[in-house]
Amino acid sequence: MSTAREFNFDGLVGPSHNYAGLSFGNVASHNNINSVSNPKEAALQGLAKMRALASRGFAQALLPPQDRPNFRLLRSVGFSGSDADVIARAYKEAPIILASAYSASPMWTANAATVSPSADTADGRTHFTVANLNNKLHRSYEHTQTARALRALFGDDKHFAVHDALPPTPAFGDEGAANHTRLCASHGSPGIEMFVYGRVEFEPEAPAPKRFPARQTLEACQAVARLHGLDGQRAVFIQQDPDTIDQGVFHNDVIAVGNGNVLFYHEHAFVNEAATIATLQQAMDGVRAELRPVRVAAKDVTVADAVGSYLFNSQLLSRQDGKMSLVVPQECQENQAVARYLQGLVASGGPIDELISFDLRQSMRNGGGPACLRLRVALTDAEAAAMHQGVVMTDALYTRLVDWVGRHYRDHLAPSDLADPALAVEVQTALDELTTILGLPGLYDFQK
Ligand SMILES: N=C(N)NCCC[C@H](NC(=O)CCC(=O)O)C(=O)O
Repeated sequence: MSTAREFNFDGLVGPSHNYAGLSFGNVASHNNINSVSNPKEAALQGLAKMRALASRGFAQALLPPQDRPNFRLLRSVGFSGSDADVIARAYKEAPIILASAYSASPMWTANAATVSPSADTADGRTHFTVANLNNKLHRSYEHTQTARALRALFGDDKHFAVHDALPPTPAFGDEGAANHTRLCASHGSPGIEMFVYGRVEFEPEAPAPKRFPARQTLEACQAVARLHGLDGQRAVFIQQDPDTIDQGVFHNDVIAVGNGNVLFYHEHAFVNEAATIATLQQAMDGVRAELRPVRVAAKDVTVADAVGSYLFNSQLLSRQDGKMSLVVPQECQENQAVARYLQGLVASGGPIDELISFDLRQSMRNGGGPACLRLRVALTDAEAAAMHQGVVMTDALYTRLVDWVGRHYRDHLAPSDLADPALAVEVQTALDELTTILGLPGLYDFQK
């Protein structure tokens, strides 16, 4: 067994962060449709979280934003001419498609990929499968650039394997780490990997949501486990409760979070709670670890309160002293039932004894809490040394990025602002400079 640390790669919020109501089934996205966003504040809120966690000793890094608008998307559906022509025509004829091409959704890096650390894989490398996100137009175009960014960061194929996204078809709907949880005795020891799906493509009789889409299929989960070379005994496939999907739980990380041997979850998270916990415990026996379920009952916190506060979209982080901190959005303190529950939780003598709360309102209004904003990658010291170092959060990087945001980001973005061709130029200028700051030359197509 080797020692390893969990790095959290937060998505740096891009300069075109906006509210376009693009995610049917995501309550916050729907409720904030067409409201005015503040990309500058969004980026600074995300950076503040990264810096605060880094300064507490947690390993913290970032993934860069993607180029916007996505001209590849716009041109592929028939908008042609100069960049300005493309934007003008798209705004006039299909403003939703323009908003999709402008979405800053890659900030939610929990949806970038599924990651299996080297302790779990057959070839002893860290495996990434980029998520195809094919349930939503605006997200389905992320994977090409995500793969490119991950390969720029994890290019050393002695240690890392980055797999392209699964075939972009409903049978393989894949949303990445948002539906994947690793449970283990410690980050460096072999763990079990829990894949949570919403429906089964080839078994139409299996339970499925009726109102909102299930974005992840069992078939996609199995494909990722195969690509990563996971031991069959240690890959567990669990079905999410379709009724909770219909209440706005569009990813498992909106209703459960795990870390180490702790699974913090709502009683209505899974189709069959008792069988799920028993299956996980049995799999954990195989890695000689004991599961510590922390169950939240509906009588204490309803599914609606969980969705409204994003209680489970928290980061559960192991501290050096062996205890765990729960990183929650400030909405949890503002919801009476959730705040009361959390007070009891940290006082209970259980594994979670500290709360860290952040103002992430800009992201939250699009349905993205602390856990959506980060991709977890457990790395040994040798692996951590082999990855690109320019994205590791330090005080110096934080200071440079705050200055960069201050110079390039708008503090007001209304839906009609997407028609302004100057915005596209601003975004490219900002990202061009960012590649110098992060030491990632040529990261974007427009730099060719
Ligand atoms: N739970 C996790 N891991 N991620 C949250 C992703 C939020 C994202 N919202 C959006 O894409 C809204 C964009 C808009 O409406 O403008 C989504 O629904 O895919």
